[in-house]
Amino acid sequence: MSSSTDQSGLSRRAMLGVVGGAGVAVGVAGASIAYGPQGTAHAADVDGPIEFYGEHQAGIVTPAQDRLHFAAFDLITESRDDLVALLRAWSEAAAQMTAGRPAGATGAVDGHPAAPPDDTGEALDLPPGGLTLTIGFGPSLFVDAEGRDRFGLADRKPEALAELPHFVGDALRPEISDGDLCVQACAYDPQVAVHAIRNLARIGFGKVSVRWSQLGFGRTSATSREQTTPRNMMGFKDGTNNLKAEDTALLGEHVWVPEGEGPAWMAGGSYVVTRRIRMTIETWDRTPLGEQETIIGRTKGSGAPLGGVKEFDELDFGKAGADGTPAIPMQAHVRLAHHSTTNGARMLRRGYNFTDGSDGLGRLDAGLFFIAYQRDPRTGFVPVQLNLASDVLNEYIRHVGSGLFACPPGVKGPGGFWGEGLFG
Ligand SMILES: C=CC1=C(C)c2cc3[nH]c(cc4nc(cc5[nH]c(cc1n2)c(C)c5CCC(=O)O)C(CCC(=O)O)=C4C)c(C)c3C=C
Ligand SMILES: [Fe+2]
Repeated sequence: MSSSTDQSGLSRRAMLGVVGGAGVAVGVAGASIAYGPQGTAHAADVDGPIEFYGEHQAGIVTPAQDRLHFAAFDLITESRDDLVALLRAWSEAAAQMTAGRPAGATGAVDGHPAAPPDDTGEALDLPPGGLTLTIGFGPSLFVDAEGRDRFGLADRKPEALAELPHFVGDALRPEISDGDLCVQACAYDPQVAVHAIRNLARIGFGKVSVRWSQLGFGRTSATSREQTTPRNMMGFKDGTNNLKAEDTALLGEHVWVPEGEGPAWMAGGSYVVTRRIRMTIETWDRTPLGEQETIIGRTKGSGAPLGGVKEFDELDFGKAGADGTPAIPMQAHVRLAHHSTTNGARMLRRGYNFTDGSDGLGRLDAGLFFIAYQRDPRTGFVPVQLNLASDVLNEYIRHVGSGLFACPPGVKGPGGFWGEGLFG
């Protein structure tokens, strides 16, 4: 018997995985855990599984987990059959890993000793960890930089996947931007998230190569009212005024692609924009508290809007401060990002803090890996980012990486695969 199995022959991951059905309550290791179906308000247990199959992909409105490994891939094959085979194999492995089971039929330790294992093994003995895997298709999958239609998909490209415009202050690095495919892995245990991406990359050997990837160590948003609001690397609560899983009507209006809008294969899907935003943290750390608060437009302690008292108080843009000027300054971040100033644009933010060591000049390479899901980036991220051109926060941040991907609807059940409708 391998070290990962118990007396019954089931691994701990597999035992936790078999209880992954929607809405079940079970006792594991003495704890009572309520598993909600994806998209509901139930907070996931940090050990339990989140359902992979469903109308929408998990990892969008499911409660944001604490850890991220996001990877963008380029296809190194030009065969449509290879692409379909890859998406099938990835979907199968994703269903396994999100349920807490190893990838592949024989896993990490039960295969033939003369063959490389089906799973790399570093998640053996770990619970499912709330792992979600969410796939996206970049513009270059449909038409590449040379204008080639490598996979016969050009006529399936959604108009909403139009390249993002150049924004004021962009310092984008191509080697950490774009990609044919992306996979967002989120979990409560970083080893579970990294294991998932590593195994998808391993399964894709010869078909895809990793273009860039990003680790995130702390969520910077709440996506459910059951979650507390976390803090970003500037020390502010982030995600207070985010769209939340409970806002079903608003999610329908601003996050999910409805039937009849764009190509049929995207109905029930969403579009994700990612931005690696470097913070000039040392400069921020020398900025007085009061100035930090007027830059954001909220207090640092409670997260209350300036002029308000409690975190979830309404933003009152008409209210004057003691000196007669607006309590929330005209160029404060929350004013310029608010839907009342952006033609109604809204999105679901799901970003992560990152620190990737130092930059060789004695400064931390740290910031926000911004992730936002929306129904259409042309009416979501783009107008907000354009409005942020005069944001005073820009003095302290620089966008260095960017990605835009179409995330298809969820896989409905075993035998289905990510993006199936695209190939029908
Ligand atoms: C284009 C979209 C946005 C970018 C890029 C962005 C970067 C960014 N934001 C913070 C910190 C905070 N943002 C907050 C609110 C907020 N931000 C956006 C959009 C972008 N932010 C929106 C739509 C909102 C909500 C505005 C509203 O309706 O009130 C807040 C306040 C807390 C909250 O409501 O989430 C903070 C803090 C940083 C540090 C940053 C780049 C590094
Ligand atoms: Fe923001």
